[in-house]
Amino acid sequence: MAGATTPPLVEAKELSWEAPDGSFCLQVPQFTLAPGERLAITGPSGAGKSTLLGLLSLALRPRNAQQLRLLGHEALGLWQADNLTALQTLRSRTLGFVPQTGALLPFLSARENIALPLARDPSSQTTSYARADLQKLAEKLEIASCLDRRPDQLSVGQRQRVAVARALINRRPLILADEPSAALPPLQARRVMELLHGLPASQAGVIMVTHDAALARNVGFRCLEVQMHTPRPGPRENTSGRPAVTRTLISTQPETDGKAGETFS
Ligand SMILES: Nc1ncnc2c1ncn2[C@@H]1O[C@H](COP(=O)(O)OP(=O)(O)OP(=O)(O)O)[C@@H](O)[C@H]1O
Repeated sequence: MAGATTPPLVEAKELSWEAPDGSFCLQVPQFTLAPGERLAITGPSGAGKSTLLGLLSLALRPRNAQQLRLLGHEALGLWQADNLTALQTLRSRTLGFVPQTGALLPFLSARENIALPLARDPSSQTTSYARADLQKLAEKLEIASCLDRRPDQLSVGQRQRVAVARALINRRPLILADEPSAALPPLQARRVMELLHGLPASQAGVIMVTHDAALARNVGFRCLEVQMHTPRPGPRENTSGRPAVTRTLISTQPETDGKAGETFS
């Protein structure tokens, strides 16, 4: 259609989340991911990187938000209507997710774990990474020889790569990966990052959480470094006994007032 433009993969405004015990608060004033973008999020442990992926993958309910859209589809209204079925449908149609822990089903083989998204979605039988191509993906990730083993028969690094394959198998336009190379030796870590970075730019955007900013940058990711702010307990906290709240601000628009907790490189 003339004039039609591809919407951003992610559009979020004034998104926030708070830990149930009130000890941590993540604030996302503005976050946008354009089609084809490759963004690496780095920062200290506990800064809220996984929490951000949880919010963007619709796994975590935001405390507040003004806008949350994936590929132009409204997710905020679905949270407000408590429509968990529609949220799950939107999630499975738009994104592939690599959890930090791998989260493989222990009673299925590596091959069956990778193929799970295909089994759940009949339309993906026709996509480029359909069943026949599972082998090629496994070869790229160097796990072809262990496809018939169950997760408890795999090393941590092999499990991590099975989780990467499962996230890529049905070519969703948005890939969210939480430390996808954390358990891998340097060469394999680089290969996994290169694979994510090398996905067809017209089809996928990638947000990857990593502790290896140098490698991510070297592979070509734009890096967004987040920093958390834990105030020193003042007299009020001391007398009330309340713990200080750790806050993290994550925004893809650099702030100019000096308060921003992030830097771009
Ligand atoms: N269910 C929960 N209850 C209380 N606190 C929580 C909960 N979930 C997360 N947190 C807190 O939220 C903060 C952010 O956690 P998160 O896992 O997002 O950090 P991270 O930057 O991904 O850390 P890491 O690099 O170690 O994986 C941490 O202080 C964590 O303790």
